Amino acid sequence: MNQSKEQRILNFVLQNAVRGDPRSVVDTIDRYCSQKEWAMNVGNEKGLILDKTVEEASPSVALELGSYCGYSAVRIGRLLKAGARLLTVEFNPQFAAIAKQMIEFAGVQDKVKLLEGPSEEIIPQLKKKYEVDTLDFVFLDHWKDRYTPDTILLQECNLLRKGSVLLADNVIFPGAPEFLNYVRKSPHFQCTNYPSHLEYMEVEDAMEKAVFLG
Ligand SMILES: O=C(NC/C=C/[C@H]1O[C@@H](n2cnc(C(F)(F)F)c2)[C@H](O)[C@@H]1O)c1cc([N+](=O)[O-])cc(O)c1O
Ligand SMILES: [Mg+2]
Repeated sequence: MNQSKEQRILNFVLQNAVRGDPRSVVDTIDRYCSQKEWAMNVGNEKGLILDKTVEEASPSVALELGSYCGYSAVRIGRLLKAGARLLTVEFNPQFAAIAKQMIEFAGVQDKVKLLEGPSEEIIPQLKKKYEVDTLDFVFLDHWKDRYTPDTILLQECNLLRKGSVLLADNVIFPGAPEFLNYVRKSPHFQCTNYPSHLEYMEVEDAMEKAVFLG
């Protein structure tokens, strides 16, 4: 049975990156996906915006929606301070298995925990089952039509506090128009747009930062 693209990406990392070195894992995925097979990792250009936003937020508890192959989980995990943790949510079992191996190979498994299931199920469990009080940082990179309902669900579950930072990928391509409309119109969010390009392509894209105001 021939391999999936995600399995080929993982194999390329296992054979070409340095075990325990998150930077080499990130660079190796970018090399594969720019030279051999495109894949929907946030990539290095938008990845730098992600890095800066994470460093500025300096989160103790972070959430990622949409692990895919684990690229951004490794990217965020490598920046977390001692004792901080990232919970990354993945719905697709095949992708979850790849991401788990990617996280372990990169050596960030002590900071990054992958939760398998749909966001509408996992988000309401974060406080009781995963001992979360509030989230300091949320990276949205899953299905674009889930950005808004999940942002509303995070508020309903009291998981955001004054200053919680949401960062959303792909608000231009493939696009998340209703999310942009929602956060930009809401009095509860202070928004900033970061123009960029679609990973590995010369297509316009952007990230949107939405800081919760309480
Ligand atoms: O569709 C895109 N991303 C969708 C990403 C989807 C990924 O998020 C997971 N998920 C779904 N629900 C959950 C949750 F949260 F429930 F667990 C997690 C899906 O299984 C998948 O791995 C995309 C597409 C392009 N593109 O150029 O087409 C570029 C990009 O950067 C993209 O992110
Ligand atoms: Mg994306």
